[in-house]
Amino acid sequence: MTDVPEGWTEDGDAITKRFEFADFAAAIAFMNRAAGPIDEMNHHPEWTNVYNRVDVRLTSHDTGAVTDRDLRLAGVLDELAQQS
Ligand SMILES: C[C@H](O)[C@H](O)[C@H]1CNC2=NC(N)=NC(=O)C2=N1
Repeated sequence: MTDVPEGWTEDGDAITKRFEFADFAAAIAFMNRAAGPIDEMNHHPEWTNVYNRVDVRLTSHDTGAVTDRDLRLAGVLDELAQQS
């Protein structure tokens, strides 16, 4: 396993993190902020939203493991979450 970024948890062939926001609108705003960069990277998360939480799971589907693409996306999501 490539080194897991701070705040993220190793989960088999993925890394995961729970993002918590002030409320539902803030959680959705984060997902919307992230949609563009995610598409530009052509590397997409598996993520679920419940109220003010967004649970994110990153893995590279083409290799079935965590790759640098996941680590890069984790950093991007961490930055975007700070903008809330
Ligand atoms: C065809 C397209 O490039 C691939 O399906 C991309 C899209 N987004 C992706 N996202 C993730 N997480 N893993 C991939 O392997 C992947 N591959």
